[in-house]
Amino acid sequence: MYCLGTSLLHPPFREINFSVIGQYVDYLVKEQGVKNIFVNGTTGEGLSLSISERRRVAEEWVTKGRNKLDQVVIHVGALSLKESQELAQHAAEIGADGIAVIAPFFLKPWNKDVLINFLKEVAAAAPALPFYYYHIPALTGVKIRAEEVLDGIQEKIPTFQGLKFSDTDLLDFAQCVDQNRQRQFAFLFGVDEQLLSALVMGATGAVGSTYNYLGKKTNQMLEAFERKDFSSALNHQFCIQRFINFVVKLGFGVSQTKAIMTLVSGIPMGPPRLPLQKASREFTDNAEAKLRSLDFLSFNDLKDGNLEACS
Ligand SMILES: CC(=O)N[C@@H]([C@@H](O)[C@H](O)[C@H](O)CO)[C@@H](O)CC(=O)C(=O)O
Repeated sequence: MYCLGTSLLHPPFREINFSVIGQYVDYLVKEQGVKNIFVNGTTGEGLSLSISERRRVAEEWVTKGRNKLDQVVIHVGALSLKESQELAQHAAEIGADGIAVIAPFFLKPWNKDVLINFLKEVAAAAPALPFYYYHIPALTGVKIRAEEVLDGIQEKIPTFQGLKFSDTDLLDFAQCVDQNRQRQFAFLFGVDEQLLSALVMGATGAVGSTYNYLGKKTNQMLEAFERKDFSSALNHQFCIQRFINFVVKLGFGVSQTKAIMTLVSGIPMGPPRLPLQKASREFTDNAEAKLRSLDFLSFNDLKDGNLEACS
């Protein structure tokens, strides 16, 4: 059984609009089949929030997701170890299902042992919570291979539960899986356009931004893969890639994800925080046309005779 999680956006962002989180939970569960949530990560601009905002966002997701969601994992990484520990402790207090931590990215750990020492101190602040290492080297600039980080990690961090791997180095990812086959780790892949390849390498789940609005489509791919219908799985992945490839060429990131999610779900996600800039109208119009042509927005008038449709 593969589990699909999504990285969350924050609704209206100059001041966070907590009031739409309940609606957001229902949308993900009912419309996208997504029941695992990763809060305050990259897509959620977790590092652009104040500590008190991060606490409040985590509380809202845990509360509104109760009896609806399977897992709410809170990203608690921060440059300050103390703040990270405070957030880890808070996640435990509010009843989150796990915590994740990125590598500190200003004064950086220069080798694996230093990085593990940092992660260990955070994990120790929430000794009963499953701990995930969030590997995202393109954004942190910490290039220590995940394979190295995982080597012997359980001895240092007894709560270690798994890896959230947001990188395109499939050799590194596959080595993480291969070298830890005896352990029951979760291997969550975070490059949505390459998920099928990662499933072949042993990914046990996925966390990504596009599952906010392509969760249903991705679940179809996961189901096809599980029943060993690789041809259908590949068609689904190609289809998802057609969209991601299109938006990547236009310039795609957190701001654009917010615009697309607003469009698809009807839930206002608001603008991002500085230094990010709001997606342009031109981007949104083009993305909408592409979503329609692929039948990701179910508009009946487009279904007939649409050669590009993916459903
Ligand atoms: C760099 C980045 O934002 N990567 C996204 C992907 O979902 C990405 O948007 C997608 O693969 C499209 O390239 C996720 O890995 C990030 C993520 O899971 C998070 O929000 O924490």
